[in-house]
Amino acid sequence: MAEYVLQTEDVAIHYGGVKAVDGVAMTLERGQIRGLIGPNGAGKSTVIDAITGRRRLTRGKVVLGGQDVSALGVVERRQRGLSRSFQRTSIFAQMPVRKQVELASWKMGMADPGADADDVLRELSLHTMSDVIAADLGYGEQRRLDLAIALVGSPTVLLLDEPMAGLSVKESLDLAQHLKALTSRRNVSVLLVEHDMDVVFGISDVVTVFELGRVIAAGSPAEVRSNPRVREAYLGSAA
Ligand SMILES: Nc1ncnc2c1ncn2[C@@H]1O[C@H](COP(=O)(O)OP(=O)(O)OP(=O)(O)O)[C@@H](O)[C@H]1O
Repeated sequence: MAEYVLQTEDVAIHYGGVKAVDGVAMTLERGQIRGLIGPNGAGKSTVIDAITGRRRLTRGKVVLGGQDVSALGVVERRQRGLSRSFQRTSIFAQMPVRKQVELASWKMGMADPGADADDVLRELSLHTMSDVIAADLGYGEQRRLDLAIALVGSPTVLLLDEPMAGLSVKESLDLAQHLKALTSRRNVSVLLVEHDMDVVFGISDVVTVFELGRVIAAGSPAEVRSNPRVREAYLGSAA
């Protein structure tokens, strides 16, 4: 049986009568990228919030590395290897690149925050920009800096909510290549919510499709692309 680094079991989040997420079961294997797609309002961001602990579950379980973490808060889950990127909101605009990655690593309690920072900056090809003030980086580089901050402390799972939003085609491709490399070099598993279908189908090992808070299809990119219900509900001519 495959060993899952992350599992959601019957996860539900209801806001009054709104069933934002309603009984979602998903898994992530070590080093795997799972793309998560679906129309606006399908519940993709809410399920990420459920997994990180930002939203309290109405029902179900989140299991990280075989342990039920449903009762734990955001910080405790991060300490146990569950990380997410925040699309630049975690960046201090006026601080040099390396300093803020080092600070994030120190906050995580790493023994050698400087070495940890150098390691992730190299991984994301930002090591040559260590002394640059974050505000002076290009948009794509800022996105990579955000990813670097999410990578301190060597997380096992990375949750990414629309990391390509606002990037040029070239910047998206570059970020996608870095993500793919991360999974093989660091064995990180990625849950990727993204509207850019070329990216999702290009780098995901498996894809899950949401509609109205539920999973309507899951499988390899090829299986999902050819699923009639998915084509009708979501992909349309883009498939
Ligand atoms: N705090 C909230 N209170 C009430 N309803 C909410 C709240 N947050 C989200 N919702 C509702 O839950 C549903 C799922 O929203 P969610 O943002 O998770 O969808 P999404 O798939 O991420 O959409 P998008 O692709 O547009 O980001 C939507 O109907 C949304 O209006």
